[in-house]
Amino acid sequence: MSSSALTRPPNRNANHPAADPPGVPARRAALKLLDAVLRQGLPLEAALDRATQGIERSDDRALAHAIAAEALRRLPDLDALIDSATRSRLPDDAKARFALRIALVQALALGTPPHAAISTVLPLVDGGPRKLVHGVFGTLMRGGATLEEFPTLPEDVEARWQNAWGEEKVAAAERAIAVPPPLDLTLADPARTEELTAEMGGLSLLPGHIRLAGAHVPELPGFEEGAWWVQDIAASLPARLIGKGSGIVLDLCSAPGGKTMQLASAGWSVVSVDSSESRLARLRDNLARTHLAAEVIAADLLKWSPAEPADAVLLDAPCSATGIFRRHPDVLHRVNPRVIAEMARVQAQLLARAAKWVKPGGMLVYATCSLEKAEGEEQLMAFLASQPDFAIDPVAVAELPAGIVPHQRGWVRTLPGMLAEEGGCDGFFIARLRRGG
Ligand SMILES: C[S@@+](CC[C@H](N)C(=O)[O-])C[C@H]1O[C@@H](n2cnc3c(N)ncnc32)[C@H](O)[C@@H]1O
Repeated sequence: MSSSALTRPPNRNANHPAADPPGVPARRAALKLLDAVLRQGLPLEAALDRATQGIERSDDRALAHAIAAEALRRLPDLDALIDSATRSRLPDDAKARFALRIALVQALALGTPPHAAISTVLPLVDGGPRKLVHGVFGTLMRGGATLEEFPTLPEDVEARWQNAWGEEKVAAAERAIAVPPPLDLTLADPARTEELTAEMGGLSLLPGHIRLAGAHVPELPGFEEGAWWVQDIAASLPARLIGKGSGIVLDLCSAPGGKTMQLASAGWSVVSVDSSESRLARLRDNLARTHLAAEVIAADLLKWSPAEPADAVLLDAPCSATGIFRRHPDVLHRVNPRVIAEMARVQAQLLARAAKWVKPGGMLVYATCSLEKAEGEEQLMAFLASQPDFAIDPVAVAELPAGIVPHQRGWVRTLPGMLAEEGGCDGFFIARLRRGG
């Protein structure tokens, strides 16, 4: 079925297109979002503007996003329920399956009363499998259908992570997607940690870090004055491992700027390079809000070179982003071995270029928010094999929050299940390297 056939609104009369009843536009947008991720392979966030075009209320846009994100978190379980109630299996791309996923996730995970969940979804299948959708939904509701407390990962992801990290980490990942991740803040001035933690009623796992259960960001104390920015604790580790300094640091693949702000506030003269103009616009806004300075350069790092080598280089490379599956569940469905191999190929190119820009005796930090060894451990091994003048500068236990320990060879690998009692952390790989002097 074509993508437009799946998401097109009903048009009962060519001269008078049917208007959607209240509540339906948000569900139609949720359907478009699922279609964008599952059939077109787009990131959920990238599809949002287009899918919600014409929806004026921000609540409705947020609802569409919440429905789609929760459906992506729970897709294998929703599909298992649908399959249990249909005589012949609906194709993966059947409009009825998409509509049922949206109705069921609302009724079973988002607290929408079943009659509202189905009545706002049926118009999406007008002129199509309306009866089937109504029938399957009714059968499941009457049968007392429920979803597992912990969502099941898609089979291929489960197999890949089980192979890489073992069963326990797969179970931890499933527990991690069942609950909303906490909100982590990085402070511009770590000396204010105690004061701001107390004021916000949060928890601090490291100097300069505050964790909150969730909040409306612009209303938190210190937002207007730029005292902090949102950044998962694992994402804050690469720049923390560079530490304080007064020389030049190249922040490569820098936008929207979490690490640029950390490095600038740690005293470095930061040269911040990224190829995405739209992400750099956010980086500039972030610098303006936090009153921090950096030289910002829009360039493709596969072509650009600095005028001279730097004291430290941070490469936060583009990656599959499977480590941020809690916040971006679309990665569970979009990322496959081909995507991972392509990202690893680009990372190797970027890493080889970044290495040339490190002064003798200087530092290189390589990071990815991926749970794939090809983008982390294996990338590092290949780099070390081809760059004999670089060696791992081992990370010490004291540099990390309690609950995250460096690998015995000195790099950092954060995994599902770490900091679980405190609300978990994103999956990252970080290696700190030193160039021989
Ligand atoms: C993981 S994100 C960076 C996050 C950022 N370091 C932070 O802390 O806010 C990866 C970035 O790589 C950038 N990127 C991807 N390919 C690039 C290239 N060839 N040259 C420059 N930047 C690139 C993307 O635009 C994206 O902003």
